[in-house]
Amino acid sequence: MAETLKVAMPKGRIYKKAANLFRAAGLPIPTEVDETRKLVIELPELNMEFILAKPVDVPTYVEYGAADIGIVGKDVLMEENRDVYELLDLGIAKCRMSVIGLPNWQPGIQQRVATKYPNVASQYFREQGQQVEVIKLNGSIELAPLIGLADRIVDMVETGQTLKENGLVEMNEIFEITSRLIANRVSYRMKNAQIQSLCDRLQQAIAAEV
Ligand SMILES: Nc1ncnc2c1ncn2[C@@H]1O[C@H](COP(=O)(O)OP(=O)(O)OP(=O)(O)O)[C@@H](O)[C@H]1O
Ligand SMILES: O=P(O)(O)OC[C@H]1O[C@H](OP(=O)(O)OP(=O)(O)O)[C@H](O)[C@@H]1O
Repeated sequence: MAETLKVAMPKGRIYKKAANLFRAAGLPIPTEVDETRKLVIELPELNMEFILAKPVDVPTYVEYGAADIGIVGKDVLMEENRDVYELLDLGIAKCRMSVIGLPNWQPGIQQRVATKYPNVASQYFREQGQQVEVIKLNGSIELAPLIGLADRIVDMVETGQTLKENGLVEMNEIFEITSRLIANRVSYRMKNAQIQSLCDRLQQAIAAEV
């Protein structure tokens, strides 16, 4: 009997899409799991254990081996830069990371950029040769240019509704975001057959959906 596979699942936006992808891959996650407040869910019939984590913490659990594998947005992977394997693009929870500003934005002498992703933003502006001060915020990022905290922001855009309702414009796309399957480096070797078989099943489910 193979060992239990510990899977760090992100709570929130990605969870339902990820759980449905597992179901499409022939792994029947009980629907009760979608609603539960429990944080560790044993799934003995699948030989798995789900750890329901805050999305930004998923790469940390996986890097330290508290989870063997995990599901996380490319945005978080780029920001956290953890030592994990990225195994598969799941194609779910699609959006993009962009530079956003007011329509009349002009480059000033002192430029400030607000974001939840300070590492991503700093690297981007460094590569562009632009000197900016990066200010870390934790949410409602679109507020910053509206009330004069920053000139521009780096944030996620999906439908564009938030930008539209706040009179902001997307100036440059930095990269596309989808959710990824990641693995702990040691687990990938020790539980290779299990992880590989899961990857194959997920890949088939992704291909069937396109
Ligand atoms: N419109 C979107 N806005 C933000 N994230 C999105 C969007 N669409 C898909 N995503 C993906 O979902 C992830 C965010 O999920 P969620 O909003 O549940 O987490 P969170 O930002 O940590 O939430 P919170 O801090 O509010 O609990 C992102 O990392 C990204 O990969
Ligand atoms: O293009 P849209 O479809 O409007 O989606 C993008 C918005 O969604 C996210 O915010 P979220 O709802 O996670 O709230 P937060 O800003 O408090 O993190 C993101 O930070 C944008 O504000």
